[in-house]
Amino acid sequence: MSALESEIDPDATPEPKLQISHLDAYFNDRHVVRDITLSVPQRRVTAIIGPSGCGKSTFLRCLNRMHEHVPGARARGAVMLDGVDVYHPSINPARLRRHVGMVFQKPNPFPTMSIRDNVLAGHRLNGTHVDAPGELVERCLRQVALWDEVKDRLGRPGVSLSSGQQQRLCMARVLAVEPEVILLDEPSSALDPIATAHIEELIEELKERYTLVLVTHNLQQAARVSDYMAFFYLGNLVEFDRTDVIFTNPKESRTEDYLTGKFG
Ligand SMILES: Nc1ncnc2c1ncn2[C@@H]1O[C@H](COP(=O)(O)OP(=O)(O)OP(=O)(O)O)[C@@H](O)[C@H]1O
Repeated sequence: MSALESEIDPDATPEPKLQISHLDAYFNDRHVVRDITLSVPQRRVTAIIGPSGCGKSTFLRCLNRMHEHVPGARARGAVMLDGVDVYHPSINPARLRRHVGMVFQKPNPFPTMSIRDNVLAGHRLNGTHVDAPGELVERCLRQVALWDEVKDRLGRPGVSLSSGQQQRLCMARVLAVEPEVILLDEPSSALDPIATAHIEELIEELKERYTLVLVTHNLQQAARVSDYMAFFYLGNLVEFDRTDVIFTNPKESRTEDYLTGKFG
């Protein structure tokens, strides 16, 4: 959808940023993601919901090729990022992850690194030169609303922060490499309600510039922050639609049963 088209119809679905076709994922013989075809709209939040063990995290980890790092794990199918298949043999997974960053359930700042070095860690690991590291650190920490809280102690260890602050530091680390897509795997499930609210506000702000895919167990959170929702069940995609449509008028009875707490 072009800017002009969105003037005409603000509800029109934006251009897809990621197009996933017939994606299957396995742990050895165990088939845990089954023939998923789904387009992720750009600069929106797409939430992946479903009962425990239905393949949400595995699906997410296929999008930046983290899945294949587990011994015995493999994926089949296509994941197109702006029309380029991330599974093409010439794609370097480490470079892909600069475009498709990830934030995990448990905040994981590098324990031996300072707050400053954690923000710069992606560039250091990739060996990319940063012209003005101080400015980059400040910009990313401001983006995650952490700057004022840490600007006087940038040399302190990242792990000296509270868990909510650590999670925002991890988001700053992802933003520092200027990704286009950010994958969030239950980013606030280890946090208290205030830290969770900060993360949700941040997600709201980030979607102006980034495409976000959020795995969450928390249906209220999905309702608050997501624009689109995919409901997974037993490795299958049952339904994908705008979040308001899924909540008010789901097409599949399994979606409705899940949302109304009949199972899961
Ligand atoms: N490293 C692994 N080795 C083998 N099987 C795994 C591994 N990780 C996950 N699985 C299995 O794959 C299936 C999908 O798991 P996945 O973590 O993707 O589900 P999920 O929907 O994200 O679950 P949850 O909501 O509990 O985090 C589950 O049956 C799980 O037990």
